Amino acid sequence: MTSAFELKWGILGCGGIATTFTKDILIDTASRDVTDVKHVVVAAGTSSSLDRAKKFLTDCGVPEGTAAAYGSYEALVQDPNVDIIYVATPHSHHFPHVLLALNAGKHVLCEKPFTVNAEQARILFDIAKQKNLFLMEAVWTRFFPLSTEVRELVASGKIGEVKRVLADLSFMNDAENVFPPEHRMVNMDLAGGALLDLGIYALTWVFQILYHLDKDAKTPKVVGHVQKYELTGCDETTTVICQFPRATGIAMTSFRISSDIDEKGAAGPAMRIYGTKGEIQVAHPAFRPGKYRVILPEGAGEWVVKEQVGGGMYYQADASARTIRDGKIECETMPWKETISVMEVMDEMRKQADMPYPEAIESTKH
Ligand SMILES: NC(=O)C1=CN([C@@H]2O[C@H](COP(=O)(O)OP(=O)(O)OC[C@H]3O[C@@H](n4cnc5c(N)ncnc54)[C@H](OP(=O)(O)O)[C@@H]3O)[C@@H](O)[C@H]2O)C=CC1
Ligand SMILES: O=C1OC[C@@H](O)[C@H](O)[C@H]1O
Repeated sequence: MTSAFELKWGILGCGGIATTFTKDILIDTASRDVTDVKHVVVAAGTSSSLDRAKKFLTDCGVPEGTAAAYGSYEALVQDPNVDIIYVATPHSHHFPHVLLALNAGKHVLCEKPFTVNAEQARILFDIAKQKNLFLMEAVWTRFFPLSTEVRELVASGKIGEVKRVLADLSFMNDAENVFPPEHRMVNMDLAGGALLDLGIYALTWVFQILYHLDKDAKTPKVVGHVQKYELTGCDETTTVICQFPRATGIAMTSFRISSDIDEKGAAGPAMRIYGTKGEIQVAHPAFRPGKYRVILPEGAGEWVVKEQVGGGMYYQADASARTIRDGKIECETMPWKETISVMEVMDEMRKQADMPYPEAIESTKH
């Protein structure tokens, strides 16, 4: 038996999602029947203090003495032991932080949304190409076995030709349902707003069906509506209609209402994929899909429930490892042109809503 390919991770930014991701990739791969790749966390870096990086490693359960802690991102990316950097800073900082890692010769997995705008994304992919380094947006949703199964079902023609995809991620993840102006969810200096933070998952469902499965797909025309958050001027409730040549994608998002307010599914499915012969429904939440069902004229199938150990952020890490192991720099589940296309849709929606971010974070200077 050949041994598993080992990928050595450096974590850039020790905040909320970095903790979830790091704990997830430390889960034994055997628990998900994976034997060809494995993950080791060898370093973490923070912009705040060395102690924070040390505490982060301990809190995540990284075995003592197996990982280096750094008090700056610059020092982290220079660690020769690191193969790949996971960028987990606010959206506003993805562009400079991915650049920093690529320029240090590291592969990169960067949190969603990949950048603030499409032009920044194009620049980063060009640099990754020049340097022959792996680069991917961490849209973890696409890598769940459920997403793969739904894409395969659609591709098999089970529900006929898809004419419409309706997807909603509305999610009130603040206890008071009102974010203070400095919170990254609403702070324009950190590229806040529902569209970039949550709407990207509704767009992921639209795109993984209407764009990913169509080899000739191009960025759709866009119309939509944005309601703004009084305190900061970011978007709080947004609907984007993507006009593909033969189908319509409707992506909805909000941080003031919920797709599933009782969290028990009383509201019905959050994603509906409408085909000429049937429909596939997927339950909330869009980012971590747990169950789906197929409805045909003869009746509705049972809900197919997919559970996983931990949060499921490791599926994208496994895909990153396999891509790098195979000597490739672009993962076919999340191709570069698709990340750029989603960014173009969000750029267009923000343009129509007159919602630019500050010049400093829209900047493409590098
Ligand atoms: N895939 C998913 O399910 C999720 C993805 N995300 C994405 O991850 C990214 C980070 O989100 P999240 O972890 O919730 O954010 P947090 O605020 O919890 O953490 C962000 C970290 O980034 C670092 N940082 C660097 N510069 C700044 C700055 N100017 N302001 C604030 N923090 C800064 C800090 O780490 P340090 O002090 O160590 O340098 C901070 O802890 C976002 O892009 C978000 O979209 C978020 C949640 C879920
Ligand atoms: O990516 C995300 O998914 C879960 C949400 O709670 C979070 O705000 C968002 O960044």
